[in-house]
Amino acid sequence: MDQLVVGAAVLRAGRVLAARRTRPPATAGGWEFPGGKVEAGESPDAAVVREIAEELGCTVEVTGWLTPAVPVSDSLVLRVATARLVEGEPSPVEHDPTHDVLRWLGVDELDDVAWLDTDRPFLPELDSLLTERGKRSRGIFFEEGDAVAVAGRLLADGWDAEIVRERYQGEDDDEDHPWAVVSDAPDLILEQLVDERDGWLDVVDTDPALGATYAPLDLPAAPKRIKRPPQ
Ligand SMILES: Nc1nc2c([nH]c(=O)n2[C@H]2C[C@H](O)[C@@H](COP(=O)(O)OP(=O)(O)OP(=O)(O)O)O2)c(=O)[nH]1
Repeated sequence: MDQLVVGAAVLRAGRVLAARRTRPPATAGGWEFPGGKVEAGESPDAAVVREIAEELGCTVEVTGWLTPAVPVSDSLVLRVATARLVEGEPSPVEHDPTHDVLRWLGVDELDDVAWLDTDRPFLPELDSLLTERGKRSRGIFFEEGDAVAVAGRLLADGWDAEIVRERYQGEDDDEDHPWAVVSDAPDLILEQLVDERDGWLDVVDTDPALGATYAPLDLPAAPKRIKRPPQ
């Protein structure tokens, strides 16, 4: 029966973690999703968490699985999970490391490393995931407490959320700037939270490789929802 090898596509801020193997000679120098073989009686999710802790010294949480199942030998099949970092910073462990270089690749950099052939089938799905996650919208609030509550709720549900202070276009005094929650959560979710707290939604498309840069925002009278064209 085939044994399962699991890899982790660790996602953070629109980038995915790739690792260069040091061994065995047949795969040394090739880039992969760090991971390893699932042990008897172990769940694939648990194997991902264990392998990443062993190899990279950090804790991840599995958030899903990519579709392909790729044979890597007569008896091994590779599946790749999406994951997010929950503790620590990945770095190859010092004794006998499986990897010597790590890179966080943005969606435009997915082709920049020499992936193992067995890992390439996962790239198209990752590409669309990263593109999707690169979309960040903003909920705008007048009260800091509302922004904090909404950001807390989004983070608890596994989304990114960051609070930034807004500035109105053309405004010269520093008082009463609204608060923005910048998040990768789908607009539907953000819109619901915004409605609950009397804020409004600003939809922005950004290039995840460049990071989010926002121009000052015109203060809307009505409607509450501003839709910006992609820049
Ligand atoms: N972890 C991982 N292995 C991959 C990927 N792509 C790929 O062809 N492989 C191959 C390389 C290895 O031959 C095999 C996994 O072996 P491994 O060395 O990572 O497994 P392991 O940590 O459990 O190590 P061990 O039992 O051999 O000590 O699958 C990938 O993306 N991640």
